[in-house]
Amino acid sequence: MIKESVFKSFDNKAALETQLADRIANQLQEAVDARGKASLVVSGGSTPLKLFELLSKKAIDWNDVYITLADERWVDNDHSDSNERLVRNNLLQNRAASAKFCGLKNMYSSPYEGQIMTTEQLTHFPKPFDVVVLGMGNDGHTCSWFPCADAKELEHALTSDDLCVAVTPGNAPHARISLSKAGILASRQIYLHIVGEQKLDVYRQALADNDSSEMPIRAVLDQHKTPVDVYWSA
Ligand SMILES: O=C(O)[C@H](O)[C@@H](O)[C@H](O)[C@H](O)COP(=O)(O)O
Repeated sequence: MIKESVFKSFDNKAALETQLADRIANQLQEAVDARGKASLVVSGGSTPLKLFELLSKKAIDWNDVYITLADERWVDNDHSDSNERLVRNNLLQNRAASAKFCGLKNMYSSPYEGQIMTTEQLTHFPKPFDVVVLGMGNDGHTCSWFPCADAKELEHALTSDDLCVAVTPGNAPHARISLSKAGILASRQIYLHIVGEQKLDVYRQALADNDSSEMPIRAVLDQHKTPVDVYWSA
């Protein structure tokens, strides 16, 4: 059994989103005040959409905030499955429109060919990342670390020192590029944002499980390098 992360439960999604948006905004502003700039890594999916909207309206120095993705489907940025498109439409709006966004997709035909360029594009990013927001699938994946992906690719994502890795999920569309475990843990604060009873069960299984290949979220939970706060609501 691993040391449980900080777990905060909320009566409803709105209460969670309000508090998490406030906390992230404060941490980003503190980073700008202390170091002149801040970095934020966000995930795709449906869970963070309202959080992104609330964040986008926060009165912080967004022009000093650098934003990138935890992972990206290797599709054009106008594709409906693009995480960059989702972030541009939901987070890079309102006051946050002035943030400096760097996506993970480039002109190479696959993430396997494009990952070096992606890594180079993130070289100038403020590191360690100040805030990382992760989601989780019902299969225990996070980022694009899928339990059903090729075992070698998943192991590489969880053991490589590279910032980015290319992954072909077993049962999710599109080849993807993802930050590696090393990349995600090179941060000051990780939030795991999950909603619903099923994901609560998955989270609890991950705490009890002893194999990250079965529950990749465990790679984030079973470590003591970077603080992980889990925000959950029904
Ligand atoms: O590219 C992605 O899809 C995300 O990075 C992925 O890791 C997401 O966070 C989970 O799949 C949860 O997605 P939901 O919030 O839609 O459940």
